[in-house]
Amino acid sequence: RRDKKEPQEKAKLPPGSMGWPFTGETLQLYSQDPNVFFAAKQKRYGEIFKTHILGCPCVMLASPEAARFVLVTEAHLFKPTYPKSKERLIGPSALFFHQGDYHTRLRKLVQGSLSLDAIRNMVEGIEATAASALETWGGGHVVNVFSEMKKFSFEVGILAIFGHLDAHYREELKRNYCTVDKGYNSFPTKIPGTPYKNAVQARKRLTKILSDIICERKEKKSLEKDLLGFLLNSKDEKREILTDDQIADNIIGVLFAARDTTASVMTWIVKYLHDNPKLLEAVKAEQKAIGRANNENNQPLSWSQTRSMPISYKGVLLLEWLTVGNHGFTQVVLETLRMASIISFTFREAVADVEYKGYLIPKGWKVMPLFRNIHHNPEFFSEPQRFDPSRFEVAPKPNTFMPFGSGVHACPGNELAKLEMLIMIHHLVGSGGIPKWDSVQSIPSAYARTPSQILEIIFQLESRRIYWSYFNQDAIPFSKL
Ligand code: HEM
Repeated sequence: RRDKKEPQEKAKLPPGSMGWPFTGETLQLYSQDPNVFFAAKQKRYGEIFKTHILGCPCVMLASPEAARFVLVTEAHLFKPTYPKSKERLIGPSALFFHQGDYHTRLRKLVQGSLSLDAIRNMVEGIEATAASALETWGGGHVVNVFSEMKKFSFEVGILAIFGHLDAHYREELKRNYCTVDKGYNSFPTKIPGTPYKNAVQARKRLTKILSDIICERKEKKSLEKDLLGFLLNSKDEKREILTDDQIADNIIGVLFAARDTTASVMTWIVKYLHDNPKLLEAVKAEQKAIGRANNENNQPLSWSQTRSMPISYKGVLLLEWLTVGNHGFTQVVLETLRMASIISFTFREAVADVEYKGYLIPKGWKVMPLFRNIHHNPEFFSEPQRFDPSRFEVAPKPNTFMPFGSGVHACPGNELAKLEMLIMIHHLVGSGGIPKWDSVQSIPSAYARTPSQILEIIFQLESRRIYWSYFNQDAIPFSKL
């Protein structure tokens, strides 16, 4: 017999609409601008509401307290959840699918390899990567900023994972990773020749390439401080090492988490700088001064130029990063992270019936903290649709700014992401004189669109991808929706 105090009997489901049978509100979400969908819901129902999307009943949470409840204070009641088809492509042992001891163990290793001490040695490598990427942008031809930034962030990911890696391995990894990426959001099927099946096959090839790399590294017996080194040297309390599959899954997982996210933010930075010419001039002046000083002394960008004077705002991971010469630019990055909110929300699944503020979140339901709604709430960020970097002259209220998530699954790559964005944009705005800003912006007139519109279009599609990539869409053909 049920205890009368059990949440099922006390609490009621949150307000909201479950939409039509089976499709729920999926069609509404994807026929509307997702921003409008969420904002309208929040206006109508408040900070917590239910809906039904892509075959899953969901509770959406749009307040900082609720996000904290799910991601931090009661994180043990909410497990990560991804569609099986996607887990298969990344690799089921990747840390972000896990909870508990295995997650903690892997997280320590990933965090160790991406710590400030580790990434400070990467400045030179990232700078060389940025310089050679930007050299290919010159010559007045059109570049798709997002796809170029993806190439750059992939290379930086490789650097963090393997340190130096032979060119033939790099090319093979890139080629097969791109095939996996193409199939990631396609309908999962075993039919040969389909993007999903191609992706599964490319993923198998990736395992083989990685196992060759691992084998070579083991033979060398070198103690590298990159992610592969951390993974290879790890022993648990029973002195067991990680299997090659566990290592491979986590390498692909980190590449996956690192590439499109960082590239998206850099693309948005380019767009916002383009749309705000005065700001661009200020950032240019700031970065050129750093560049000039270095050129005079024949010095590369130094670690202390990329950071120093850390000021910490309680509870906000990111804001520890404010640099003497980079004030203006730092605020541009923060404001870009807020405006673009490229990870608009995340997913968890309730592992038990949970009660929040008198509402029931039933076991098995998806739970979605809505970062974007929080970042666009005028209560926390006045005139939220305005791009205004100076708002970050003061710290945001606690828990209102979570571009890198929060709690046990918060982004361990945030410092590396910030470092590579800084280095890339430092060079892009012209310090080393490598790219001409104009050549970055030129577009074919046939499109009859401004560069920023193109970026918006490219990005609108891509940001949907991020939405989609978190949904349990196994049951529904993506192309039909
Ligand atoms: C600007 C770029 C980036 C943004 C906005 C970003 C954002 C995020 C967010 C919001 C999460 C938490 C997701 C959740 O709670 O469900 C996350 C997790 C993660 N990120 Fe990032 N990320 C970025 C770059 C990177 C980079 C460069 C790396 C690695 C080199 C990385 C590695 C990871 C990993 C491994 C996780 C999973 C952590 C775990 O489950 O414990 N990210 N990221």
